Amino acid sequence: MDNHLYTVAQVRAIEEAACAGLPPGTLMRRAGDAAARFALELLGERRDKPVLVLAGPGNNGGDALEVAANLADSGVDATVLFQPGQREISDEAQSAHERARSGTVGFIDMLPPSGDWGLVVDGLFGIGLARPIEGDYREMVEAVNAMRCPVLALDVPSGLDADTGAVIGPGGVAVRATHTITFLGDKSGLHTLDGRDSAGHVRVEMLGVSPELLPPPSARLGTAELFAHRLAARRHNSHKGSFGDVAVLGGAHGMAGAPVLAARGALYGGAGRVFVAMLDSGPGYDSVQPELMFRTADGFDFTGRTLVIGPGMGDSAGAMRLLARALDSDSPLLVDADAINLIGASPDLLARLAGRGAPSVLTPHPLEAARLLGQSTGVIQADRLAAAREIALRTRATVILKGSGSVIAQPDGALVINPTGNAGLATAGSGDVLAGICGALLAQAWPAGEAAIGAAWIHGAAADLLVAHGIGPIGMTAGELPAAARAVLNLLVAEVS
Ligand SMILES: NC(=O)C1=CN([C@@H]2O[C@H](COP(=O)(O)OP(=O)(O)OC[C@H]3O[C@@H](n4cnc5c(N)ncnc54)[C@H](O)[C@@H]3O)[C@@H](O)[C@H]2O)[C@@H](O)CC1
Ligand SMILES: Nc1ncnc2c1ncn2[C@@H]1O[C@H](COP(=O)(O)OP(=O)(O)O)[C@@H](O)[C@H]1O
Ligand SMILES: [K+]
Repeated sequence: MDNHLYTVAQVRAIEEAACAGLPPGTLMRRAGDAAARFALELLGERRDKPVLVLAGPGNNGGDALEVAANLADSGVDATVLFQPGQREISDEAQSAHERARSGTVGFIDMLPPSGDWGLVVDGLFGIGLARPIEGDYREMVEAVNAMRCPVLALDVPSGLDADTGAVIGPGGVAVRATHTITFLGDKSGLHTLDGRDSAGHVRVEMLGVSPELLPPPSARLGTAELFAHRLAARRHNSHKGSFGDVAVLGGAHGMAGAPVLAARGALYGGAGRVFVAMLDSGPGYDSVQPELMFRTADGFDFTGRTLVIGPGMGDSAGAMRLLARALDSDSPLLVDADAINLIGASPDLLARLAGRGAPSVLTPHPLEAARLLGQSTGVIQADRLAAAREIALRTRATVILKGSGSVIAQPDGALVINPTGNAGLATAGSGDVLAGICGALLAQAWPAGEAAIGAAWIHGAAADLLVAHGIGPIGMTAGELPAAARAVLNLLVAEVS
């Protein structure tokens, strides 16, 4: 499957199993062939430009030497900067080295102060990087990151942890590639935290390994196929009651904006009717979106309604009471923002959440996740997949751990990384819109797991659509997301209808 993600340990096992049936060096040669083809594609019309190939001390460097030899065979001016390490190089890397030396590849032992490269190939370190990049290697990475040409990383951008997407530190540095060709299976770290900035566009190359040798994936990359079966064209004979009610619960004094944004997300996400139940008296109606119905939270009837609780809710006693009532209800429930913080501070509320029978989705950003787990944000971000899974296990809820490459974890431990979205979403209120969209999908009877995967995908795709129209990433506003999400949703439905 092309959306499967594997851990480094799994990739090592795949490599071992694959090597068993093959002559030595086969996989490295195949990696070098595939990467050289990709490099030629990236060069396109600029094949007359020189290519710089950085080759490190391990087998990632061996791959790089194969690429250089192949490029030279294709008539490209390939220059290798080979930086050996303390250890002896492997037999495969030694053969790659001899092959490159015997052809027309040029070798240099330091980076020229300037160079008009058509492409840089990063083969310094792959999945074997064991500590932060320092010294000469660090200087090379920094020099590459200052260049303006395309950069093709082999397997993993050097310096990045392929499991977590964190730059290996402390004080480490990682290559920022425009493209990555990754071998023997896609890796989670290329798609979350710093992964997207470091890896650029990712191409997976399985090196001819038989699918039978592949273990079950440790995670999946989110795709529309994961929720496509929930998308259905609307019947003519339908009415507003056919698509569910969403009630957004929140809006303490002076914080009416957040629940209103969530409510707009729910309305454009297709909910039949959307209420805003405010803790404070709040506005009587939304002049931009008069379809929204405003109520006071006190005494608001939850029956038959999907609840989105937390946006702008604050931490008053009234907020806690409202949350306890929502957790005890049998309504589908999305818990966001202040409601997450209240649960993080109260074992009683946590127990109520974990004991729920109805579908529950939690949408923490990293700080909210840290409060839930009693950790620092640094600990959460150091391993976002593990953190999301732990929260899902403790709360028995579906979790969307937000941020670049949001991680969706199910109570049974299944993980999905959302690949859509961009930095335009790093703006106040975009999380409220996500909560509303997810609430709308829950209200339309999507199970929690698919609603979370679908909402994260649609929300990110909405931001991508806005960028494609020049609306962002700089200056994108949360209020622009609901209509874009509606366009994405209708396109998806049209595709499956
Ligand atoms: N063995 C094989 O058959 C295959 C290997 N492949 C490639 O091999 C890579 C893994 O190779 P390796 O296990 O040799 O690992 P790497 O090439 O990623 O790096 C390991 C080397 O770097 C050194 N090292 C680690 N951290 C360092 C640091 N911070 N500073 C300086 N030196 C450091 C280690 O001592 C070792 O010499 C994959 O990422 C992939 O690119 C692919 O060609 C697929 C097939
Ligand atoms: N750099 C980014 N790339 C992709 N998505 C992002 C990025 N930054 C934020 N997001 C997304 O934007 C939303 C922000 O939510 P949140 O942090 O709760 O903000 P707010 O509370 O202001 O609404 C989340 O869906 C998150 O995943
Ligand atoms: K690399």
